[in-house]
Amino acid sequence: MCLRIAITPGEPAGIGPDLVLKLAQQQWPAQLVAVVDKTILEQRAKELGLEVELLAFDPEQPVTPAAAKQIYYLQVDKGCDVEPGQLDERNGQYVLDTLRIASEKNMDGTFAAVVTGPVHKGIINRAGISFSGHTEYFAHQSNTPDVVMMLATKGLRVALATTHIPLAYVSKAITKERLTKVANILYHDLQTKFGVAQPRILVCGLNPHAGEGGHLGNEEIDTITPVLEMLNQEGKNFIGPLPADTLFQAKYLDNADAVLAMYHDQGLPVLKYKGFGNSVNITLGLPFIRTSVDHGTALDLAASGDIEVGSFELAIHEAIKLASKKLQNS
Ligand SMILES: NC(=O)C1=CN([C@@H]2O[C@H](COP(=O)(O)OP(=O)(O)OC[C@H]3O[C@@H](n4cnc5c(N)ncnc54)[C@H](O)[C@@H]3O)[C@@H](O)[C@H]2O)C=CC1
Ligand SMILES: NCC(=O)COP(=O)(O)O
Repeated sequence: MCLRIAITPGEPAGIGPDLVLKLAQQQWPAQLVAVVDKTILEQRAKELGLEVELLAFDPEQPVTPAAAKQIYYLQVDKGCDVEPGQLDERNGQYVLDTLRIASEKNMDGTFAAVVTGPVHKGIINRAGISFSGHTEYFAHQSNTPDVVMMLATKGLRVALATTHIPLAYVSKAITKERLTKVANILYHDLQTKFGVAQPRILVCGLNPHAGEGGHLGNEEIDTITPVLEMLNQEGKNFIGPLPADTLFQAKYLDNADAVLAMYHDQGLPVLKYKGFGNSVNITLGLPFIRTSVDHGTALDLAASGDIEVGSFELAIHEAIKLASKKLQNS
């Protein structure tokens, strides 16, 4: 069965439109529908010298993949004209509109998944809209209080206990309740979405050397260890808290299904060093499937033609895989 998948190109001044146009050069085993202002794709195609036919999406028509050099689009009107590489806050609301429509149409069953291109969090905030990332936005839109950001590359999955918050708030955000919820979502989704029967999860400490027995911080003793003990009493397999500076080595990772890091820049630099451009970002715990690229808006490369499409390709393949599995299990 052919699946219908929404694609949001993200920030129009970045490389999102380029990614969509480059990927439309090939045929996909799913119906990809870009949720976008058509004129943005037309303009960027001209700038890149790419030939692409844009097909108006009609939900009443059968779900069939577009041919190579074609892509379906669902029209969302932009706020203003786009100059590649130049952020404009008048398009902040437009970017959010594409995300809102994509999530609504995932929740009503029009789409089987959404694959997101990179957004610029700063410009959306400058447009007067509080926004910290897709992960939090889709959680809010779908009334799902607890979701988990996980990035995966060949040989490594890294999930985060906290996402886009200032470092100064991290310690307070890691409560027993939050950590238990994140750990359970990760454990459950590794089993159900990724087919890992008995997940083995390495958990980072928060402080240097996992707190050095309380001499370098107490979060490991007061919060992380009790949560892991409680989860393991339920028959799960969480190992830690381990010092984050030494756990990322083959000796530990070879026998692990995922690493749970306490904050964004504890886990993601390692993942991206291993697989930048070949990783995918997956939001766990949402009522719909959402995957994304591992990189940002790369404003410096918009309309240059000189971009890597590997992560976007991977994000689409992963969305198709996850959506097919969900369909089989339903
Ligand atoms: N999924 C998303 O929506 C994400 C959004 N961002 C946002 O992107 C913006 C810019 O973030 P930065 O930290 O500068 O990261 P960035 O990924 O945009 O750029 C970092 C470096 O990698 C290069 N690069 C990125 N993607 C590339 C590609 N596909 N091909 C070739 N080179 C590529 C850029 O040219 C730049 O030199 C920020 O506002 C950030 O919040 C960042 C990560 C993910
Ligand atoms: N580093 C990952 C990132 O910033 C993407 O976050 P999100 O927009 O997927 O929530």
